Amino acid sequence: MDEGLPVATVRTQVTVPLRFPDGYATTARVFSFDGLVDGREHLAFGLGDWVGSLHRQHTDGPPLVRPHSECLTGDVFGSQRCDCGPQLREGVERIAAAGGFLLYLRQEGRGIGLYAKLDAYALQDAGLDTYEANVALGHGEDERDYTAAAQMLATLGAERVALLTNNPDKAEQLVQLGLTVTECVPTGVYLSPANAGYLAAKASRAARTPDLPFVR
Ligand SMILES: Nc1nc2c(ncn2[C@@H]2O[C@H](COP(=O)(O)OP(=O)(O)OP(=O)(O)O)[C@@H](O)[C@H]2O)c(=O)[nH]1
Ligand SMILES: [Zn+2]
Repeated sequence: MDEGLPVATVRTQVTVPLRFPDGYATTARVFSFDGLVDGREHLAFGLGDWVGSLHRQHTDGPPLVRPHSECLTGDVFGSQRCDCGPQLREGVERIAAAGGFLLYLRQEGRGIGLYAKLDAYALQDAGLDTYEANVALGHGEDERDYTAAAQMLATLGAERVALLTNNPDKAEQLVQLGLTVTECVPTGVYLSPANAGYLAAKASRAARTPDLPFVR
């Protein structure tokens, strides 16, 4: 590991049965942490083979890991302005099948926060795209930092991972932080009338989301 990565420790781990509105159910081992660099209450959900124990020997390859950025509107309320809710649902099921961790990262609004995200939505309704709106508010296009995610994975003994994401920045930052990313496994693309502009803006940032070719 990167010698500069501050050590975090597991604070508590508990088993939580999960059931989604569509009936899909599984069990998660939920971890909280002490020592995360940004002091936020990030969670790791151990799923599938990884429910049982820390630092288990995983013989079937690296754990599948989704660093999922919090989106209250999409994850909880089913907002159609983005694709976060379906990605979260897909992530839990795929990780439960493969074995791994879903990191629920408290980086709402790509790191700018919930109120600022709503401000950005208002600007988008006035014609700006999702990135231009952030900049108009004085924010970066994407302010997310994955140091806490790297700390969590190191603490869980998952320093070699396959990432479930369409966002190469997540892999690049984690590699920079000392993790080994064996591959990036793309998530599905969830297109709706309300999120078409959002997905098109993401697709236009080819370096970020190269595999959204059919979104116009
Ligand atoms: N600032 C801002 N944040 C948004 C907007 N729409 C969604 N988000 C936030 O973006 C984050 C999700 O990022 P996405 O770009 O959809 O996906 P990603 O995490 O980069 O990549 P994937 O791993 O492929 O899902 C969540 O924190 C959402 O709250 C928006 O219009 N403006
Ligand atoms: Zn969202």
